[in-house]
Amino acid sequence: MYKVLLPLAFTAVQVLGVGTSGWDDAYTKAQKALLKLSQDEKAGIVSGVTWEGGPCVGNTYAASSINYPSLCLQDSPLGIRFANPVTAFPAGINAGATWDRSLLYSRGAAMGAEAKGLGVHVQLGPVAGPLGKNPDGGRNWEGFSVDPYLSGVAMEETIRGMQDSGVQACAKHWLGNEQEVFRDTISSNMGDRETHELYVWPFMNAVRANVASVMCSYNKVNGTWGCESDEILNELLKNELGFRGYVVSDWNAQHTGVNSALAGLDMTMPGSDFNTPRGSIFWGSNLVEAVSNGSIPQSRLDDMVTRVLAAWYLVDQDQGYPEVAFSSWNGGKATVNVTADHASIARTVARDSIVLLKNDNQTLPLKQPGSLAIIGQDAIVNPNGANACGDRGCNVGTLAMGWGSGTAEFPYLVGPLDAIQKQAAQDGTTIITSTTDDPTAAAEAASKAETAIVFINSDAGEGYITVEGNPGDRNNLDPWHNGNALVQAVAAANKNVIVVVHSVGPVILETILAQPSVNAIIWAGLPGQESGNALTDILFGTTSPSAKLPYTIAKQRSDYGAGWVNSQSDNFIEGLFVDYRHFDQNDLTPRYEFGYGLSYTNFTYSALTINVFTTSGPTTGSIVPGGPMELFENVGTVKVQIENVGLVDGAEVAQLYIGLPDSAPASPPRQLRGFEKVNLQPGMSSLATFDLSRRDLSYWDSSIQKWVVPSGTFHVFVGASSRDIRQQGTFTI
Ligand SMILES: OC[C@H]1O[C@@H](O[C@H]2[C@H](O)[C@@H](O)[C@H](O[C@H]3[C@H](O)[C@@H](O)[C@H](O)O[C@@H]3CO)O[C@@H]2CO)[C@H](O)[C@@H](O)[C@@H]1O
Repeated sequence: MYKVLLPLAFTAVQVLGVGTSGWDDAYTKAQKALLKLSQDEKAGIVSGVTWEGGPCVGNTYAASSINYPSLCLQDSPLGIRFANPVTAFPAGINAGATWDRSLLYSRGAAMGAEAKGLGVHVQLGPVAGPLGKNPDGGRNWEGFSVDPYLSGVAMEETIRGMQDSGVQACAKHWLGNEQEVFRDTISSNMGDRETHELYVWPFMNAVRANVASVMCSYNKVNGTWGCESDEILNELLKNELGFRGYVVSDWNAQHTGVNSALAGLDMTMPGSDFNTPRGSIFWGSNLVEAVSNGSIPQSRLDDMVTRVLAAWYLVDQDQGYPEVAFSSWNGGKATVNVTADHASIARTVARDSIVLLKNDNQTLPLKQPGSLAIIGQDAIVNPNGANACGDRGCNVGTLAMGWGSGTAEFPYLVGPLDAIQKQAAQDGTTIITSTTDDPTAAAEAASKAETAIVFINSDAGEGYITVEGNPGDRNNLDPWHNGNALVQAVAAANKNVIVVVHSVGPVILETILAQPSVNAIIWAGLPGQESGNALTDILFGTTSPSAKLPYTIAKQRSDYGAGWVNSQSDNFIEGLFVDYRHFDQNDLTPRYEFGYGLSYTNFTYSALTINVFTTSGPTTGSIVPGGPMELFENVGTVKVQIENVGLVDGAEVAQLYIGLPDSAPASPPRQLRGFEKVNLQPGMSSLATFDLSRRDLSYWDSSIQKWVVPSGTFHVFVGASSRDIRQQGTFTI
């Protein structure tokens, strides 16, 4: 009945050509090409041709003297926007919930292959900003997790996958873009330590993975626009993190021509504003003028161009790259089909990102029930079509993607009801439906079935669209469309209720948990096109759930301690204490903690061993892509034995948390510093190994502007979640 994970089409391979030497070779080629370019061509390579001025959401000018094309920059972090057919993959938040390095790589590689096939040179993703400090932040779902370590690993694997397939990745949005309301004017006032330990951390992984480009964000950082901040572009990203690619502006996030160039911006997009007629062209011919009148040094323009060309050479786009095969502005019909067998990767990611939150009386998996009531509008595809609302800017039917530029067109969407009906036909199960959110109709349907499955959701997206009064950011963390009342009505009419939540992030579940008939709860996130198929894999037990929460679910909204502000500045007063760091620090009991997730089997942990060999003190070494070289050196390992002591196959995500010694400045009680997902058959065991880098044991010391390993006793916690600690130990440096 149960299967272990399927072998995947893409596996993590040693990155060829991309590395320090990859950049060196690419720079050599770029510097040679630079010599042949006219000044106009140089300005064209770093300037957009205006919004809707080419087939992609971003297009630069071609340079015929070096056979360089008009670069095509296209969203999104979950598939190719405005093109079809493409694969609509599960969102970043689902990919993060798998905690599966190889799946993250495969998803990235498949997306990259589709991008290349369509002639897209730069795919605008993945996302590590927002990180998600505000649980109601509108674009959190585009990224992987509120934890920087998990987000960092996911960034690294996704970028490697994308770039191994030949597309340039673009890590975004740099930096402090944590909310949608006022995103174009707000100042994110961030302390230096949390800037490094939380918000910069996943971008370090991105740079380490040789990401080709980084997108600067709309907001200000400490009072200066993100796209013209010398502090965060030149100093932090390029000098401190050793980033060798180029910085591209978010669309219309550039405010000045000269200052942005001097601060480190390397490419402007889309080259105009969104108005008709198009205005506000800061670069293009203005850039040539600014160089000729001495406002911008020639060396700065040459540096911009060299960075852009080097990124192009880095992923071999100079060698027979396909032509752009679609237009964003006429329905996106592609002249080639690039979807290959990527549906199976989309289904695997969707399935392995489903978090089983509650499962009393072994309600799940379902065992050929005689009858099932399927309830809620979220169980069916939008009757007007899965793509009925542009950029998915509505919440009708089952939720499988948030809204905004981080979307793609569904080639199809398998709704939960469709997939359950298929399974029911095989099992001889009678299906009774109520696919509105009307509680009376729901109760009637529920009363006629052995078991009822209720579907509820909560949506969010990008701030240029408001959906049902939510301005991108969510107004609250409750289920939409009176989901609580819907579940209450069903629970009053049926004694065995399963609740499925499709959501962009945490939803407060207290009302639902107060219903004694609710025996099981599943979080299915934003699963993409294979939604229903992935869900039935879990509901009917083809596969045991193996996902873990990439964020905390609180008992009430106020427990988080952070949220989007209705103001022109956010002072990030929560500091380092976001999500579980805040709950742990303040001794607050969450409903479901970060890292939590049930399985259909059980695992035991034993035989913890700790071997750490390093000295305390600050980093001293040279800078490599990602930061100081020694920060990434292996300084030890922690190992633990995991055994499947249940009756069915399953996968466990073993998690390593570290508590810094007392000599460090006030720090979160424990922070994720390793994880490993192990597949185990019943009775089998395996050693989970967590490699520790120097960064994993360090804090950022603002006074000396360095990462420092403190001296003293470190605490090691290994477990099944951030609170379900199964093995503990210490080591002293
Ligand atoms: O797509 C590239 C990056 O763009 C940013 O989002 C922009 C989005 O792509 C674009 O579609 C949208 O345009 C709307 C515009 O803002 C509005 O004024 C006009 O009325 O409607 C347009 C939609 O039809 O603008 C978005 C920016 O406001 C993303 O932040 C970034 O992540 C993308 O990669």
